[in-house]
Amino acid sequence: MGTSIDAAHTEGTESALSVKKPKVVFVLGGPGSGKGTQCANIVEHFGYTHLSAGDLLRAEINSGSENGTMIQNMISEGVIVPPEVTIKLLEKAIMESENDKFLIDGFPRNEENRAMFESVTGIVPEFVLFFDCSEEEMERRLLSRNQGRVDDNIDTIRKRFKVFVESSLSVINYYNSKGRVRKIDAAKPVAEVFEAVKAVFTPVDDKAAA
Ligand SMILES: Nc1ncnc2c1ncn2[C@@H]1O[C@H](COP(=O)(O)OP(=O)(O)O)[C@@H](O)[C@H]1O
Ligand SMILES: Nc1ccn([C@@H]2O[C@H](COP(=O)(O)OP(=O)(O)O)[C@@H](O)[C@H]2O)c(=O)n1
Ligand SMILES: [Mg+2]
Repeated sequence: MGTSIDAAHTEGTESALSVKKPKVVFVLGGPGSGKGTQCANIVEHFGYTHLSAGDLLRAEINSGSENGTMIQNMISEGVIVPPEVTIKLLEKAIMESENDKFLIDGFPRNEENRAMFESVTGIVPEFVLFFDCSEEEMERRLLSRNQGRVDDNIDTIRKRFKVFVESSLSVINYYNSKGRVRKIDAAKPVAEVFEAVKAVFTPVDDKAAA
């Protein structure tokens, strides 16, 4: 019933996504590194659809889903939600879109996220955009984000930084070892960061012609 995807959907090795075969870019970086901000710019210039894992989870809470309370508690503590929950939301969003290229922002956040997404969907990202920023700068940004988020308080921010270092960095290291990471200095002003992002998304042919 409703909008949730049938549980059996992710139990097999095949998902509808292995048929659609969308082009995917993972957008990673610590909390407050500017993932959402830069994704909005990329959408405007390069025609991708932006899927923020955090936004999808927050929408799931607001939809009154049976998982809502569990997700809410986990976000409030800054910990990572079980991968089957997040992957189902991502799959659904991709299948409902007519686009075939997606920015997946804030996912995969740990090895479990990464391995399950790969085995369920068969999708390997084109590349991984990694926004590198100091904790001091990220903390400043999160404390003035003003989006009313339950996790943008100093206690939860510190927990999220710890989770990033202990669980998320290994995903970036994994893709780095495969030559797929495009690292961006995200401590600069928004426009300067986007100049570096543009260089990553502009095809080599276009750069030569410019
Ligand atoms: N390069 C930047 N310099 C200063 N502030 C920024 C920059 N990029 C984003 N911000 C601000 O920092 C906060 C966090 O940005 P956001 O895009 O939500 O990051 P993330 O999705 O990585 O948590 C927002 O208030 C945003 O306006
Ligand atoms: N892949 C993901 C992404 C987010 N989340 C949860 O959602 C929270 C907020 O994620 P987010 O991507 O919106 O946060 P920011 O990095 O944008 O600040 C995380 O701290 C996790 O609790 C998750 O469990 N799994
Ligand atoms: Mg974000």
